[in-house]
Amino acid sequence: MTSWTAGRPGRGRRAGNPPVAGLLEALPWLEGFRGSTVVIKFGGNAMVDAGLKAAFAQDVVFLRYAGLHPVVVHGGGPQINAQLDRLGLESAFTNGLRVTTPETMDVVRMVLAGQVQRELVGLVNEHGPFAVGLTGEDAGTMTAVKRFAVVDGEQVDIGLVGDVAAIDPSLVRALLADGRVPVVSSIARGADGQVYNVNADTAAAALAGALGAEMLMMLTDVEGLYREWPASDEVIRRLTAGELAAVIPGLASGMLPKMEGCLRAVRSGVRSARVLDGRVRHGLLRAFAGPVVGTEVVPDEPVAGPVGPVPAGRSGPAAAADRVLVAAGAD
Ligand SMILES: Nc1ncnc2c1ncn2[C@@H]1O[C@H](COP(=O)(O)OP(=O)(O)O)[C@@H](O)[C@H]1O
Ligand SMILES: CC(=O)N[C@@H](CCC(=O)OP(=O)(O)O)C(=O)O
Repeated sequence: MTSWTAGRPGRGRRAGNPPVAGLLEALPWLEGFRGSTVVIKFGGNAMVDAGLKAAFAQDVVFLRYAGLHPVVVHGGGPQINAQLDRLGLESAFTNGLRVTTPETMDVVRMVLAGQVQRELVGLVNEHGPFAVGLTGEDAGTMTAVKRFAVVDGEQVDIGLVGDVAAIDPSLVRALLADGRVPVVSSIARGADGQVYNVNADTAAAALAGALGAEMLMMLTDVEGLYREWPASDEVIRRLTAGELAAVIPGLASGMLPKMEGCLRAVRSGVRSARVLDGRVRHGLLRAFAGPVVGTEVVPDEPVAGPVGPVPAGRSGPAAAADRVLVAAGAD
């Protein structure tokens, strides 16, 4: 059993100095979000260093202890590129989707399920036996259908790339009910028996919709959706689904599947889909405190009732969470 005086070795928790004020300040937030499912997409580009990955794992565990049901869907694009490079294979993308030959698919599966997912499961489980890794293939969680890229109005064959045709959320729900944190790799089998490479943004959005998640958080390597990328770094703070649908045809590269994912999520009942800067340490926890950081996509018609109490400013739960983490020796 953990006690404040015992602390954890090397974590710097001080005897007789429990972070009571921070915990109390977090109370309204904990009450408001209790029981909410939040799908968190952790992009490969946001996994830039070991410290950030460890902080991400802490944030996920914090949310779990706070009574939320976090579900992690991870990316790994740059990690796949690096492995393909080591093997002397080419990385090619069309509209932000990897052109996936059977040889590439083997590497995608190996890197996502065997490397990135394992690492995140290990980092979360440093804090307790929470994370369970799975891919869309497990228990038929995700069924894929071949996806074509569309270039100048024409369908382009990009190989073994899948879209999500169906989700069976029962395994993920059972894990959540058991207090676990599912960590999902975006690989799925089609009804044709073929294994497909699903973009992780697409997978996260489809899963969020099928789970009836309250929120979808996409952590990436930019502050949000830039209005005129790459010419300017002015972030669009808030978009309705209709406004986003109008912007999507003009989007390029990695932002295209991400914003399509946000649209898909809010159109399937998710109240808020956000793109956040995953390079900010504890950015996930900070995102629970207003004002909105990054870009938020909301349904055209406001959904009744609040999405948890989101207090404004630095006195909110993110600050409280910071203090808890600092008190626990995290920076
Ligand atoms: N309008 C835009 N606003 C912000 N980033 C954009 C935009 N259009 C394209 N991008 C690119 O999308 C990238 C994020 O997508 P991606 O590389 O797939 O990240 P992740 O691995 O997190 O999914 C950014 O680094 C940026 O280069
Ligand atoms: C079809 C497709 O593009 N699949 C992606 C899956 C990983 C992913 O989406 O990773 P990020 O979130 O880090 O970009 C890929 O092969 O790179």
